[in-house]
Amino acid sequence: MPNAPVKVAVSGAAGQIAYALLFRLAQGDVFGPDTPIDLRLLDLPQAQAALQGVVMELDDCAFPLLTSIQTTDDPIIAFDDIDAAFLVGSRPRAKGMERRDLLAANAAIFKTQGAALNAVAKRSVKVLVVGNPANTNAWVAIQSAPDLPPGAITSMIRLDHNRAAAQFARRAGVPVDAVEKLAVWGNHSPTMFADWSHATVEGQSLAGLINDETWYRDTLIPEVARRGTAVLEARGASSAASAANAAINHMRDWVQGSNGRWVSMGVASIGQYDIPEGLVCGVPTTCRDGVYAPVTGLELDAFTRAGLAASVQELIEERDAALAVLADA
Ligand SMILES: NC(=O)C1=CN([C@@H]2O[C@H](COP(=O)(O)OP(=O)(O)OC[C@H]3O[C@@H](n4cnc5c(N)ncnc54)[C@H](O)[C@@H]3O)[C@@H](O)[C@H]2O)C=CC1
Ligand SMILES: O=C([O-])CC(=O)C(=O)O
Repeated sequence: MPNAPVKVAVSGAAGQIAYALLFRLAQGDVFGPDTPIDLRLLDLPQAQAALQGVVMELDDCAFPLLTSIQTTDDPIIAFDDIDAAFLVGSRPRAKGMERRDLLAANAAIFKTQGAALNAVAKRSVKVLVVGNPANTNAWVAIQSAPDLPPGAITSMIRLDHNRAAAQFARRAGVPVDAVEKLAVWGNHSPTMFADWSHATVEGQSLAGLINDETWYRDTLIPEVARRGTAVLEARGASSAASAANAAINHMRDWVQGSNGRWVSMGVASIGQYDIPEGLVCGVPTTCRDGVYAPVTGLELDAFTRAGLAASVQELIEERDAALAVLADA
């Protein structure tokens, strides 16, 4: 007998990331081939006409798992009794902007949506914030959802993780899946820190295999940190298919487990690694039985500690700026 349907909300459902996300979601890429899906598509009133086109295309795929689709511009309707949410909807970055420039525009959105989740979502809901600045938007949503359990709301740093994994694997000449224990720390911004110091390939040190510290420090780290900008400049639009893929990877691993593999997630800090408690920060985690657990007790070398501290400082500044925006609202 098939599983009961999961109710899944996607905000920004008429946007470009959602256009790459919804079809894979409806195909079973997150919840598996035996779990039907009720989709709740949330977007602004002015996007509802375009959203109807997306609904038509979803219908036209005749996905066996897609049991219903509801469209709305009201988060209370979209989030009612949901099991999972992808919060993608927000203002995307234009050329010349950093992700933090989006903070003021988006803090208000995530305050409203956090409150709506708090009011009507299942208490077991799993929420992934994709819209930038993703870490701080997730922090805002958490503040507005005090009745949800700690850990219900996370942010996406998986795209940076995947970008780093692909570059490391290419440099080492190994399949991407062979790279394990990779960590991406910090903010989803140019300060994020791709850490190879614990990474392995078939039990051997990745750093030892590549054996080029200068490439790691001067090429890999800045290229991963600036990859979103490079894609934006080349495409004239920010990453979409790779962002949707990372969102699917994040939620799939959270729901189905990561089989012992480390996966980087933006999660509310429990105070480890000198990350202030509550700050939503990229850390390595493992996922099992529908629960993520940050990898604890790692020894961080001085270079990694400094990289993480710089990104944490940026997150503190974003959090304080968001606080000020919310206080003025
Ligand atoms: N965390 C990450 O790794 C990544 C994050 N992003 C971010 O994802 C976000 C979405 O990107 P795209 O899909 O390319 O943008 P887009 O502009 O194509 O789509 C955004 C959609 O969100 C909708 N929207 C805006 N405010 C909303 C609200 N209050 N409620 C519901 N829907 C709302 C818009 O009407 C639009 O349909 C941007 O903030 C972008 O910077 C993009 C790539 C990676
Ligand atoms: O750069 C952007 O605005 C989109 C994004 O977050 C990324 O590609 O990492």
